[in-house]
Amino acid sequence: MSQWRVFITRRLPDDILAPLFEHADVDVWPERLPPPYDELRRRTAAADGLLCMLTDRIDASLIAQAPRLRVISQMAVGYDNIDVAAATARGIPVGHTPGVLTESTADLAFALILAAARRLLDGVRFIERGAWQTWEPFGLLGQDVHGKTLGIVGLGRIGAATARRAHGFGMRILYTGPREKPDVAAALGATYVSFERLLAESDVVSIHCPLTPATRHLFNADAFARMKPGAILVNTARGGIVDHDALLAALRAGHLGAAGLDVTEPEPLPSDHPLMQCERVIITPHIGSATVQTRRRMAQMAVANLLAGLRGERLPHCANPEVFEKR
Ligand SMILES: NC(=O)C1=CN([C@@H]2O[C@H](COP(=O)(O)OP(=O)(O)OC[C@H]3O[C@@H](n4cnc5c(N)ncnc54)[C@H](O)[C@@H]3O)[C@@H](O)[C@H]2O)C=CC1
Ligand SMILES: O=C(O)C(=O)CO
Repeated sequence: MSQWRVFITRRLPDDILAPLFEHADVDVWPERLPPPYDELRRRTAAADGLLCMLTDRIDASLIAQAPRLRVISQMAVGYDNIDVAAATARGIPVGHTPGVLTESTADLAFALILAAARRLLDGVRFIERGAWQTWEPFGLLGQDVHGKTLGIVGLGRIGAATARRAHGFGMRILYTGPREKPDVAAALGATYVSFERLLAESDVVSIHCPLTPATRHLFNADAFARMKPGAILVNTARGGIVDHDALLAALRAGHLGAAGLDVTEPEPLPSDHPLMQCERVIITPHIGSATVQTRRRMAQMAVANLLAGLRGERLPHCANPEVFEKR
């Protein structure tokens, strides 16, 4: 008889789950779509460990009705879907997967910068509607990326990795955030500026901060009005950081040049949402970390965090390490 019961909210490769099968009764949600909230609650109520995804709402009430729960392990670095304070109050560690997805996500951010600046999607749509008849001297013109100024909002792991790519492309780099990062910034020649100055001087703004109460709708009508005419916004962090109505208005007014979004609110964005049809907007379905290698590493890390929590050990990657201080 296994010592623990765990609930895993999506199917993951068997070889990655193997260490769990040895030690626990493993309940894996079998569908492609996430468990509905009631099902998530019901199954978590019986679990010692929960391995969840960013699509699962892990709120205080769900945590409260799971008396055996001793670890929550999220297969993502961002954990804005989890009420970490409620978990901490119960002494439950919350695991996440920082680092292993940094380079893949920065690749996607830079892909969106290039795609938005050089109008890749507009070009593809142009061909698809049969409009390609000749080479045009002034058709489908985009913007140069080299020599332009990139503003990084949140020079953490992914922000710095995106800045490294920009450095290689000959961009000038500005960054903003709660504190200066002199070591990282020196290597990239990046300058620490206020949010307002970053908006005013950047040709491309790339968002890499977490979604928190302080960053929800950080990009609102006021922020867009402060951006340079023709500037490009790229968001690979969380959809809730951008007010999409204000973004749409800034694009329609011709104030913003283009946008590249890997994250939206809600996800998925309804197919009839005006941003989906908007020229100069490229939207990808939250695939920042979606490479074979990275998703395997994330799943392995989530399993390692889960097992540590079940054993009562310190999680290798923990969002609320203070729970261990209280023990
Ligand atoms: N599109 C995707 O598939 C992925 C999205 N993400 C998102 O990217 C975010 C960042 O991930 P990491 O770089 O690993 O995190 P990190 O913790 O290394 O970096 C976040 C940075 O944002 C800064 N920050 C916090 N509040 C801020 C504010 N109000 N204004 C400006 N900066 C602020 C922090 O000081 C930190 O430097 C995650 O929280 C997640 O939401 C992460 C991985 C993949
Ligand atoms: O890790 C995250 O936070 C993601 O958004 C997906 O990798």
